[in-house]
Amino acid sequence: MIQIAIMGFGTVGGGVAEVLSRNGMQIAQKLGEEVSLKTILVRHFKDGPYRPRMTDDFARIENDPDLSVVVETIGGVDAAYEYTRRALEAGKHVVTANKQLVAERGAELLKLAKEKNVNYLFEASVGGGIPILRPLCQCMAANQIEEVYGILNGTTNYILTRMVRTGAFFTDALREAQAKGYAEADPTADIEGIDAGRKTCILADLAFGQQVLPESVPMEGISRLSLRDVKVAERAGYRIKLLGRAMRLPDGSRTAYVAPHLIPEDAPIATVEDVFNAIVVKGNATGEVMFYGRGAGALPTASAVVADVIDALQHREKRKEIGWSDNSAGFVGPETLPMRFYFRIDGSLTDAALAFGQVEVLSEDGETAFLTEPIPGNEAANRARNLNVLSKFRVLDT
Ligand SMILES: NC(=O)C1=CN([C@@H]2O[C@H](COP(=O)(O)OP(=O)(O)OC[C@H]3O[C@@H](n4cnc5c(N)ncnc54)[C@H](OP(=O)(O)O)[C@@H]3O)[C@@H](O)[C@H]2O)C=CC1
Ligand SMILES: N[C@@H](CC=O)C(=O)O
Repeated sequence: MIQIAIMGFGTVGGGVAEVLSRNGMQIAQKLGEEVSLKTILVRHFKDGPYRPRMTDDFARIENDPDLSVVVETIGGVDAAYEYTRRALEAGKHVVTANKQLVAERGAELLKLAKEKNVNYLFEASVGGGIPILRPLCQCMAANQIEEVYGILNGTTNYILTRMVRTGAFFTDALREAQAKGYAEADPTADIEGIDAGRKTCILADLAFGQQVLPESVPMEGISRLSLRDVKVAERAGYRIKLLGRAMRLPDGSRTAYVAPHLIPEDAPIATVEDVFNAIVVKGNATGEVMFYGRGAGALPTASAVVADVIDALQHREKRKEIGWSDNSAGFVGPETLPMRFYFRIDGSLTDAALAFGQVEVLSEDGETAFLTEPIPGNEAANRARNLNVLSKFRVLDT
């Protein structure tokens, strides 16, 4: 019998317990041994069938030699970092869904895991239930990865879908996403693109082998997106989606950012709705590969967490080599990347043409909405400096 612990018993932690209980037989068959949930670390005790296993004392996990794997689903950095570090120090494998911790302290924790010859795995930290990190590191290992981009936040994709398709108000759609367990404890991280930014960093770390610091990645969310832009874009054959992107540039440097994009409606990723996420990986041998599935929610996320528990246990003797260098040199901002931009201005087509020359007009009714030719972001900002800009977004041309 293998004994494990869960730290943080909320949406994902509860889902992990449910998957372990529901699929216990299948998991035991894979491992040749049963997995038993022995201890649950909580901050506040809750009644129910798991009450006898709960403790609020981390030392009961740290000092228990019977516990071989610890699942961290607390979230944030403070307690989660402290407990993860101490669990690894104590020689326990740690599995997490915590993208903030992996994006900010992953290189350090992976180094510690290596020193202690244990696994630190985090498949659930990007794309919820979608298998993405393992395929990126293993199935695409023969490639040089050129770019990774995708819809990486279930809450904002859910909100956008509800607003556009059913006319729901932003606040109502957010409340629904929270009730379904999709949103972060502080949903600002979802709305302002920070959660997608952390996931973009993890994808870039693994794809390019070097640390991308979250504070160096420009992150813009959906709070400045108006339904007017969505309608103009749709009439012109585009959908607007929040994308995280990480790219290797021709000179070998790397860039990453998060921002809403206009996407041609015939691109597969444009059709991704509701809580679903999709991640496109471009390898120099495979070309584009797209991964699609539920990006948030208790059971899809728990599926990825429990798969990591199984993987950690299958690699008890020879740990999984996963990681990246903590050297963040060679990261540049995305301002010099040439791409088309969407502008909506309080002004005429003449104003637009004077600033940008050739443009593609999308709408002209008092305000003017148009697409530029491909130009670097810093040049777009410079040319627009005398315009009264109401909205500005990038266009995804792949
Ligand atoms: N929800 C989702 O769909 C997904 C979430 N994630 C990630 O998974 C992690 C957990 O998210 P989620 O389950 O949604 O969050 P929840 O807020 O639902 O659960 C977190 C739990 O941790 C508990 N907790 C907080 N601090 C401590 C502490 N010091 N000691 C013990 N327990 C503590 C909280 O207790 P209390 O109730 O007392 O606050 C809460 O029950 C986060 O990192 C999140 O980003 C990843 C993918 C998808
Ligand atoms: N809040 C996140 C949860 C999963 O990572 C999201 O909405 O995608």
